Amino acid sequence: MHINNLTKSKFDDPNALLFRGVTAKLQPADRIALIGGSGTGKSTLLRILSLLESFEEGTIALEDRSSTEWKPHSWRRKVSYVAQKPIMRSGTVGFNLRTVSQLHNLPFDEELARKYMAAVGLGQTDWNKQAGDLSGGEQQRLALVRSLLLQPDILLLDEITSSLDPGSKQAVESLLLEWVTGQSDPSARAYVWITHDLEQARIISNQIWFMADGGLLEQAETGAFFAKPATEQARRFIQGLKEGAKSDE
Ligand SMILES: Nc1ncnc2c1ncn2[C@@H]1O[C@H](COP(=O)(O)OP(=O)(O)OP(=O)(O)O)[C@@H](O)[C@H]1O
Repeated sequence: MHINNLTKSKFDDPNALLFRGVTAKLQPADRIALIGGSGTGKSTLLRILSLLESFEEGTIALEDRSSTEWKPHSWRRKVSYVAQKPIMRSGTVGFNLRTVSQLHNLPFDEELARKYMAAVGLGQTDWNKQAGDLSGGEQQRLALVRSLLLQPDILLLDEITSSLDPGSKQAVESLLLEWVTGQSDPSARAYVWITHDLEQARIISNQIWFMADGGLLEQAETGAFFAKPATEQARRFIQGLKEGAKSDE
């Protein structure tokens, strides 16, 4: 995916910009952690990249075709956004699992669904249970499995482990690392993952995109970013999160 010079206005003030000049490339096998302060526009950027949100200027292209040439439905079959607050369709767990294949006219792969459910710790969940009765953390994992069943090329993950206990969080991290790197054709998939957890960012990414000051201020290899961020803003951001983590202990 090629992101070129994206500009987005603030929702409450069309004359002010949320971010501008966002330019980046997402290549097969990329594992990006998207980090930055609250309200810098990380979720909005991911929603734009899945064509769920409009933007003022710039272009996004997938497979060398501009987003304007794609039907949003076809684009979202390849680029799947997993929201922080999962939206369950009213009905059972099984209905929610089958729903994406129905929407996209794909055969439902029950074996794969069971494999993913087990991998995220939902192997014992009753498929006849109402999805709305699952806990927040269970819904978050069910929403992820639903997206994985689409077999997209790109996953856009919005703080998807925020309601999870440490064990479930680790299970999700392992599954997604395996998803992106462990397949027979390792060149096809990539993800961008928003997280406020620096330890998680180190584990799940090979590159960092850092949003601050109304744009994508840094794009760097993960190790290099944490060892020596290029900007004072990133240095302060990392320091702030570390201090926050310490005071939580
Ligand atoms: N649909 C919307 N309507 C109105 N304001 C919105 C909408 N979506 C986002 N905003 C505002 O736009 C700004 C950017 O929001 P966004 O959720 O993209 O930030 P973020 O970097 O993901 O923040 P966080 O880390 O807190 O999740 C915020 O001020 C937010 O309140």
